[in-house]
Amino acid sequence: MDSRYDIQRRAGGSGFSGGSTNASPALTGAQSRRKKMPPRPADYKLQIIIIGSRGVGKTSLMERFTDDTFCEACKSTVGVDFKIKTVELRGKKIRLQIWDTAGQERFNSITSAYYRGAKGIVLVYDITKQETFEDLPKWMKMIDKYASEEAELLLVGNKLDCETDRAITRQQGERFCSRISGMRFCESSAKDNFNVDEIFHKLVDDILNKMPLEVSSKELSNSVLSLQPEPEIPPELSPPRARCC
Ligand SMILES: Nc1nc2c(ncn2[C@@H]2O[C@H](COP(=O)(O)OP(=O)(O)OP(=O)(O)O)[C@@H](O)[C@H]2O)c(=O)[nH]1
Repeated sequence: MDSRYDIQRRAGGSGFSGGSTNASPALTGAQSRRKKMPPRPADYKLQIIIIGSRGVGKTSLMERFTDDTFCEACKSTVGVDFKIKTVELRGKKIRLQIWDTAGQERFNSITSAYYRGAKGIVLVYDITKQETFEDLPKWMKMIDKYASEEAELLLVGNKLDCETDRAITRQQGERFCSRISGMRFCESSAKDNFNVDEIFHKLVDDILNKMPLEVSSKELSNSVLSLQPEPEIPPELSPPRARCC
């Protein structure tokens, strides 16, 4: 086993509330005029990448989390796509840049460029498709080759709503996960919105648990603290394209 397997996991807490913005209330005595305070800037900026074989539900998980939508007949992702979502944890605003990668192997040379900056990696398989589970070692090789050793890992068995078509037991997923130090495991349904927020919140919590040692002594202020420079967004990805038919 390689260095990836030495990464130590830190237990995380909870307390997340997602996607809120702090719009100010209307000013009293000025009902005809409403003044909005500019939103408080993010304290942290983090990148998360979602990887896994074709059709496992990577885009669906991202879109469920960021927009609370689900598309029954989505087009396959070409290259990479991204969405932004701001969440709050421990009184801090965290701006998440979530990268959704194509599952098709022919895009690996493009998608691999996005691993390096990711603080968290969501590796997804489809609990109804044996081959997507068998592909997991291949994806672990990609992680070992391209991702930071510090990246938090989360294995997700998606499409839990298709229990009757299940091909991979929960125990199989847990067993795979237990062989990789620091990796967490859960099952989800993007369709039924089951465990989706939890995936991202837990991952962010784990990332932050690792980080305070670097930053807590500085007594975090409300100033923007970019722990990770945001990657250049290729022009063809800006603005994010709509994928659903
Ligand atoms: N039943 C069910 N279907 C899902 C779920 N998540 C995604 N799907 C469906 O699975 C298909 C593929 O979903 P995508 O989100 O496009 O999968 P992907 O992993 O992004 O696929 P690629 O872009 O090709 O790599 C779509 O038809 C989705 O509607 C889920 O939780 N349950």
